Amino acid sequence: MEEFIQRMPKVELHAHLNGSLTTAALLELGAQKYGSTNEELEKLVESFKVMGESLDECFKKFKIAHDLTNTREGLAHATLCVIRDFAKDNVVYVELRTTPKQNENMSKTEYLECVLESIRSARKEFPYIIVKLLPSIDRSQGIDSAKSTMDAILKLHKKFSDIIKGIDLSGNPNVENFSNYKLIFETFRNMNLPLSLHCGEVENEEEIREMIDFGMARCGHGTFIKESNLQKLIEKRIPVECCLSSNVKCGTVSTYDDHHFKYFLDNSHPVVICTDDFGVFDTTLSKEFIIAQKTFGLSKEQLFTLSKNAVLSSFASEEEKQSLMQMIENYFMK
Ligand SMILES: CNc1ncnc2c1ncn2[C@@H]1O[C@H](COP(=O)(O)O)[C@@H](O)[C@H]1O
Ligand SMILES: [Zn+2]
Repeated sequence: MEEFIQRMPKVELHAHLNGSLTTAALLELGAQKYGSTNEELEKLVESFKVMGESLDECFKKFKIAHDLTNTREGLAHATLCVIRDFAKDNVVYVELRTTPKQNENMSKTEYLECVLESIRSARKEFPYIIVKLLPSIDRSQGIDSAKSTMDAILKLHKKFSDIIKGIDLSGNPNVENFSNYKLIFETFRNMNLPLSLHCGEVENEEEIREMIDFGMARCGHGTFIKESNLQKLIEKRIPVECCLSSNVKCGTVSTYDDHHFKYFLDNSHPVVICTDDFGVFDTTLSKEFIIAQKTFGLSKEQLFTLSKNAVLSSFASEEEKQSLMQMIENYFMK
């Protein structure tokens, strides 16, 4: 079964760029930035991995990656590393997410353009993986920062309409509130950009209600969605992106057995297996499928359903969806 999952053509819908850098990729970036790698950098990179820490602790770790991707060279190479690693894991379609960052080397628009150009140029080297981008609003950075992120997206979305396929709301869920960002997300929705919101990653009934009522094309995590909110989510058939290792390693779910993924699967609700940050959580999409398969005794038929869920919930074009579906059917039918 493990080999079957490894070879299976997979679709990834929830992956943060800077969280998807492996130790090897971070060391490559370090060598590029600081010359040959040194012990200090190696130690730092090792501490990037999260193991049984709180969500707040987890957010501090991203700084290590951010320091290595704060130049155009670093960012372009990081994008390539992430695409390469997904391709190596037989991922055939991925929606990456990243929050544009402004620093002494780049404006937010330049950051976004650099990632988009890198995705475009990676097509030559990795022709068997389709890569899209969902620019992210980081809720922890406040409304002014969200507005300037929106401006950067508005400048580029036409030129890169084949890659920018939606918008993500992410960042530390213990900071700020969704209601402050509603107007911004309304603007994106009016531009026909579908929304994937991190929703219910921590307990916050009121905010979860607000997000579900506002509407979203997909729900990230959905860990603490309960009672009437859960009812609404199910009625609206909003697909849930489940990131098993991420939740267990950050302690928002106590064990794999307790993961809410099972509830959605048992209730035939569209649920998708995703990695979130495969570098930080030391995983791959294959490993996540293997964990789910072992924990819940998934059959090949259920793996097939999960793969189809991912294609149908993706923000790909109809034509792309059809060809992905065909590829997956061929794999399961042979
Ligand atoms: C663990 N669960 C999570 N919940 C919420 N947001 C998360 C996250 N994991 C990652 N991010 C968001 O993604 C950023 C890193 O990638 P980029 O710098 O954007 O490429 C983090 O800084 C955070 O804003
Ligand atoms: Zn996430």
